[in-house]
Amino acid sequence: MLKITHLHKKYPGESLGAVVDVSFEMSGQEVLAIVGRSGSGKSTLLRMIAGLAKPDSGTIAFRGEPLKDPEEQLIAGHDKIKMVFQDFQVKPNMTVAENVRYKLLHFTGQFQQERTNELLEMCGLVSLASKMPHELSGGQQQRLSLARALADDPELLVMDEPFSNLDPIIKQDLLLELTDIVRKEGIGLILVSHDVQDALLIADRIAYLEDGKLLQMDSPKVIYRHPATLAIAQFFGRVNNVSALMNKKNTFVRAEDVHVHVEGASQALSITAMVQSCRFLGSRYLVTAQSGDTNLSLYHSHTLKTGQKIALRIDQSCVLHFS
Ligand SMILES: Nc1ncnc2c1ncn2[C@@H]1O[C@H](COP(=O)(O)OP(=O)(O)OP(=O)(O)O)[C@@H](O)[C@H]1O
Repeated sequence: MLKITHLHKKYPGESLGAVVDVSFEMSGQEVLAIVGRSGSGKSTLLRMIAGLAKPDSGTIAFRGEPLKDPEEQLIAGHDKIKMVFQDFQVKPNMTVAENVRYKLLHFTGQFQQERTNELLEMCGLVSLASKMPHELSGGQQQRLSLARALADDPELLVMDEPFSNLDPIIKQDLLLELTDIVRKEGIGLILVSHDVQDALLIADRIAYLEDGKLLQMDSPKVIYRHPATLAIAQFFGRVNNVSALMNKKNTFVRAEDVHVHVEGASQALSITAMVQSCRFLGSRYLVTAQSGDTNLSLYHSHTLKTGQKIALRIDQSCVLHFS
């Protein structure tokens, strides 16, 4: 449904390019999370998909139709691709319900009423229908922005760091609600996120950008378990270099795949190490330990003492190799 081919974008004065030769395809009802470090080109790519920025070269087509040039058209992009703005582009003098209905004025009165009610219900806004936007919390305002975007009957929603100003748990709940809504509506969603947990939680596929290039695009499980590069592995969590311990060059393992030894574990590689530090993280402890010249990070359910000797097991199936 969305087809991006050899997309390039370079800002004036920039040497490398913000988006470099990005190509991918996306089906109609997919949730795609674009991730990458700060400055990797996520927002630039999203803005081009939303029709808000013009590529230097390459094409973006939706349902086989190329996007309209933002510099030549009054309404840029594609009328079925809708960006949900995080700065709440709502009408301040209208109630919540009026804000949604305002988007439906070209329909019959009955349809306006029915669709407004449906969208308020879907976005959890029924009890707030007669409130003014300034009376809403941040999360409620974001729900209103979403309801207004959905009123335009999009086939693809694009969002830049949605709900990023909210508390982590509220944000995750809203993201889950958002994916339920887009699935119910049968539409696609592309969102930019700098939070890997959010991306893993809701995305069907994750696209990892680095220096403007699309380095990997896979399901959460594949990108996490089989990252294409060490940088991608490190983006998703702490990674230990265990080349010396495993006697094999360029061998790495995630902190969560190093376990304090359990007797009888199969396929175990038992390593002795000394605890260097142990920090409380709430649900678990972050432990650093030294084994020979190798420093290891791992997580453990209980506190360990500095200087304590421990035996460690590394899941062989979780070992990562990069050339
Ligand atoms: N308007 C602009 N003018 C010049 N350079 C820009 C402009 N917008 C972005 N850039 C540059 O383009 C590159 C990509 O920026 P972009 O905002 O797309 O990255 P990002 O991955 O979304 O970053 P962040 O996670 O920090 O928001 C960066 O090097 C940035 O400095």
